[in-house]
Amino acid sequence: MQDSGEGGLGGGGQRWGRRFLPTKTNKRMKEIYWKLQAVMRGIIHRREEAMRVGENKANDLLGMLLESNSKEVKENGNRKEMGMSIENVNMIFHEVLRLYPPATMLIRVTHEKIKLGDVTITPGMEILLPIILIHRDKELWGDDAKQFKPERFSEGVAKAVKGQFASFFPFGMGPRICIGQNFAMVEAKLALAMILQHFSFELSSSYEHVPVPVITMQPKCGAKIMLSQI
Ligand code: HEM
Repeated sequence: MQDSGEGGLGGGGQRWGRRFLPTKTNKRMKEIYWKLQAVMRGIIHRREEAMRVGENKANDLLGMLLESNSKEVKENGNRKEMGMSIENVNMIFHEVLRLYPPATMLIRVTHEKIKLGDVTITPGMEILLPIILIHRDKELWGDDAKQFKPERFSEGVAKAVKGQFASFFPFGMGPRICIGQNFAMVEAKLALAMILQHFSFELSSSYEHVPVPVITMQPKCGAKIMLSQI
């Protein structure tokens, strides 16, 4: 098990550090952030302790993450950096949502005349927001824009988008932003944690990478993976 000092889900320093604190944060928000960190760390440390004495019940997301983390660390000669942190899982989902946003585009209709740079948009005009193209734009994301690199998000979304929040909006933006976004992220983490409890998996050799937008982004030939029970 990772100790409760620097590494792991409950670790201080690097993984829980200020790098996940949005850059433009006022004093009150910073206080809340650190208070929340302390509360969360406390919960995790108590669960780690319970796990150490064999009392942890892995019947919720935190229990599952702690257990799978502990297993991975043990299997890798107790190398603490091998464990997966909550942030690592965030990072991976963000990168998946960047390259394969389920909603590939949004449409907005203007109600008033608007001037955007040199372009004047008249009322009633439909404007298409091509999420997938913006998410893969080299000018915004760099030359490796099309590569799968979760580490882009290692210092949070704000750093990854270099403060230009309109570069990443898999859940939309503004007053009509997806109301299910937090639920969707927790659900995805839970599903992954449940799978990783019992299986390891790798891509099937018959997998073909053909993502197609059919209302939402979907793998045309399916997502064939080989599961092995652990
Ligand atoms: C990965 C999963 C999901 C993605 C990528 C996603 C994406 C989106 C996007 C792009 C919008 C349009 C936002 C806009 O127009 O600016 C939206 C709206 C919405 N989503 Fe999601 N969504 C997801 C999961 C969910 C879940 C799980 C729920 C419900 C439990 C949900 C409920 C809604 C609702 C009700 C709206 C309409 C909000 C409104 O128009 O006021 N979504 N979603």
